[in-house]
Amino acid sequence: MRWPHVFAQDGDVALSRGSWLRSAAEPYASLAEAELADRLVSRAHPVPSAAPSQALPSHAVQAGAALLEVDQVSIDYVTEERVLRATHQVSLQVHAAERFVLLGASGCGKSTLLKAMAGFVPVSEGEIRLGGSPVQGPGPDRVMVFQEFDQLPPWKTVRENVMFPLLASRRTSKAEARERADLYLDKVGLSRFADVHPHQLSGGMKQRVAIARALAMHPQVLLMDEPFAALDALTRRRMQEELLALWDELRFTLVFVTHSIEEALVVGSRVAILSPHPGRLRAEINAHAFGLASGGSAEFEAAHQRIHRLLFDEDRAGGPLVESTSSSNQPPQALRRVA
Ligand SMILES: Nc1ncnc2c1ncn2[C@@H]1O[C@H](COP(=O)(O)OP(=O)(O)OP(=O)(O)O)[C@@H](O)[C@H]1O
Repeated sequence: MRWPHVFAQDGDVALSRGSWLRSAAEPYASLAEAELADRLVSRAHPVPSAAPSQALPSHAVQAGAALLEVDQVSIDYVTEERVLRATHQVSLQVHAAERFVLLGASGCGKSTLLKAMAGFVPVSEGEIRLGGSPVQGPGPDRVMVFQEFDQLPPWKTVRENVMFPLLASRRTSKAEARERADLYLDKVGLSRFADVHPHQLSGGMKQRVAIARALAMHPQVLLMDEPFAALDALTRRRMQEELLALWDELRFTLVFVTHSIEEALVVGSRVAILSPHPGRLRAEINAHAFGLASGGSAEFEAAHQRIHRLLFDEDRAGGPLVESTSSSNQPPQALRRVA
């Protein structure tokens, strides 16, 4: 999806505004800074103050219950000419501290579903619930990282970018926001760049800032929309490594969109496979057994081929194929069809 392109409303940090505009390759809509804040974080909701691992809502989610539930969700885009169904009756359950991947071909509705989880897009039928409560709009409990490098307001320094949604939500003091910004910039290896502006960073560094900004919010769910797709292969690989290392340390709940089978198997602990447009749940498989070192192994190749068949084979009779959600360290084996 496109991140809304934004300009400062006032003289705030007009620094790179003009040069950024001149270098822009396409027309940009103007969004006030307050509106940008609303995109990043709804100010109506409190921000949890614990670290992400501690912030997992053990009080809100009963043992064994899913943290995020997508229940028979269809999403339509209504234009003057037609109604376009992006996803059709998708049901998913994401548990706390899972690395859940949405995998599917271009146009199958992955981003749309993620945006609906974030509360940016309304569902046409069904319901999305977080901790048992219906998702009715954006909130700081769900923070998104986008693919585009221009998701960072260019007139803010790196540190200011990380602090921004914390301050906009008015739930932390400036001192605490700064403390958190410095902590998470350190976790993504960017402490030395806290005072520079985004245009001075590489694409991978900008994505690290976006990840630091998201984690600093201590969200219940981190939503990532093909965050590494625009990076070169080596940087993408390094970013996958860094994301997994961060997850090892913080155990946040991740929903990650990709159209790369390899990336899905490496990043995900569970992978939901969506059929081509309109996206229906085709299958769910466990990917606990795979990691960064798995590429090239016979098991990895077999899983890759099996997912490829599930993505593109025409046999779509009956309901989706689902593996047990156990965290057993086994490669995907038996799939059962659910209604
Ligand atoms: N704002 C919109 N208005 C109308 N149609 C839209 C809108 N956004 C997406 N669509 C359509 O909805 C369908 C699903 O789009 P979506 O971006 O969710 O797919 P995707 O699987 O994320 O694709 P990609 O991997 O290429 O990003 C596509 O047919 C797309 O053209």
